[in-house]
Amino acid sequence: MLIRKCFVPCDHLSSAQSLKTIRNSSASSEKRRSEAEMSGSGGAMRAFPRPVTFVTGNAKKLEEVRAILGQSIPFQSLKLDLPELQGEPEEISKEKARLAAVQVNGPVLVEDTCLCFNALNGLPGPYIKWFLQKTGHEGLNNLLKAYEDKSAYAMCIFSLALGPEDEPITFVGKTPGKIVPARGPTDFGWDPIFEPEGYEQTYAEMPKEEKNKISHRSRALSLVKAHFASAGYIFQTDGSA
Ligand SMILES: O=c1nc[nH]c2c1ncn2[C@H]1C[C@H](O)[C@@H](COP(=O)(O)OP(=O)(O)OP(=O)(O)O)O1
Ligand SMILES: [Mg+2]
Repeated sequence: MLIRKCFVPCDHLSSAQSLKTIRNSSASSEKRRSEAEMSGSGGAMRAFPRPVTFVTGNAKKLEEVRAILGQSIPFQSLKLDLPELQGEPEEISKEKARLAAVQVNGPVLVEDTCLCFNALNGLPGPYIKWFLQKTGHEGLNNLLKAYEDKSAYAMCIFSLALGPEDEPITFVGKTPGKIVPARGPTDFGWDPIFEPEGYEQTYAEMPKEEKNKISHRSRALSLVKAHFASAGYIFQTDGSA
């Protein structure tokens, strides 16, 4: 399978450019499930009997996604611990979406989050979960002791699979920063050791609304929103989503 190695720095792209990238990757989706397809001026429109399901096992992610999306995209959530896969970040996120779409048998949105140290060529990257669990904040700082360069970036890759047979479409958001000794509340992952560029606070020390304005997650979600706005999907909801 072809791995696109170049991640789109979405915050530097105009929405027209980003949408082109997104459309290009969705163009490879040939197989379609049997939902209604209607021809509209912008191409084929698809209608779904229910909203997109955001699948995650992480309650804090869900909290942020809810806060960032507001009412812009109707979605429901499902708590599922999907396997922690190995590979390049974008491929991991896509494969997560494929697995989730099979389980849900409908449109799904998933995301995979990486914390990438520049001195380590992007590692721990998608393996940050294990590094955090096994070595903690201090261990992560110690990993960089051998290097002058403490710079890092947080990256979120959302993947949208419209159904189990559809090729997932990915949306990448990155926020540059540096790794620092832990400061602030410890209720969400590596937030206490990541200080975004241009700030003197760590993600953990910032008010939530501030993090959600500049975070890797919100940058990726702006692309997701733009995609939904232009794709014209129709989701039937029962009003509870
Ligand atoms: O904004 C964040 N700020 C701080 N820490 C974060 C953030 N976002 C994810 N994290 C943590 C959770 C997990 O330790 C690892 C990503 O692993 P990742 O597989 O994407 O998350 P997960 O397994 O907890 O949830 P999911 O069920 O969606 O896969 O980084
Ligand atoms: Mg995970």
